[in-house]
Amino acid sequence: MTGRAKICGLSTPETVKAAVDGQAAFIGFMFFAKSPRNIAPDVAARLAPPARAANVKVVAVTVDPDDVLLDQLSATLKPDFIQLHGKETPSRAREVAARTGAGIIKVFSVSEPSDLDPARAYESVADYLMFDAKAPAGFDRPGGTGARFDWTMMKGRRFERPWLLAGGLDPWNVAEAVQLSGAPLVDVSSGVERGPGIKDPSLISAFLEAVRRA
Ligand SMILES: O=C(O)c1ccccc1N[C@@H]1O[C@H](COP(=O)(O)O)[C@@H](O)[C@H]1O
Repeated sequence: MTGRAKICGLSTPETVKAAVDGQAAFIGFMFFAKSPRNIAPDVAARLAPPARAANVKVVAVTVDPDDVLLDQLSATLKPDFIQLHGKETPSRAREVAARTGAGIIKVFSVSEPSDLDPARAYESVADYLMFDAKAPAGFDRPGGTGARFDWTMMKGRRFERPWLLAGGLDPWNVAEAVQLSGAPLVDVSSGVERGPGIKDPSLISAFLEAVRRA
């Protein structure tokens, strides 16, 4: 794995190709019915091979997933990582890892510095931590909203796991976000779309180029 970015919510071969060609570290497929990026596990399984061939890690993005979904994902997509974007406890995260054999990316919704504190309790079970902006009022999903938080909140914070910055990133602001936060890795969804759930290959390429230069 060479890249420093995760491109999330992919649903077409063209956008997977843009992410792979641009040396993304991870691609994410969304499994949450309320998301405009939601796809079926078997569709994701058909999209994933070019990423695997290039050693780009495949992430299944979920929100409080039940065991039925986890078993479907294990039987079809076989993700390298499961992203837990809901209210999963550390013990549930441990169960998910044991049940699927996948690594864990645990997400924390941030609007103020104390929102970073719960991450400590997950450092022994998660392979990666992710800090995303808290969803604004009125959204019926916890991520993929395009909202940002104050990136300077992350500066100088130390964690025992590598972490990703998420929330409102795009090709034009990601360099500043990396500089202000000190993020080793970044994650994007709506910032590389031309409409809700419609990824744009040229925006994916521009985002990955901006990350390489940052
Ligand atoms: O993308 C979604 O619709 C989504 C729904 C539910 C949970 C997580 C979701 N996406 C994740 O949120 C980050 C940040 O999104 P954005 O860049 O602000 O649009 C995204 O990368 C996904 O990991």
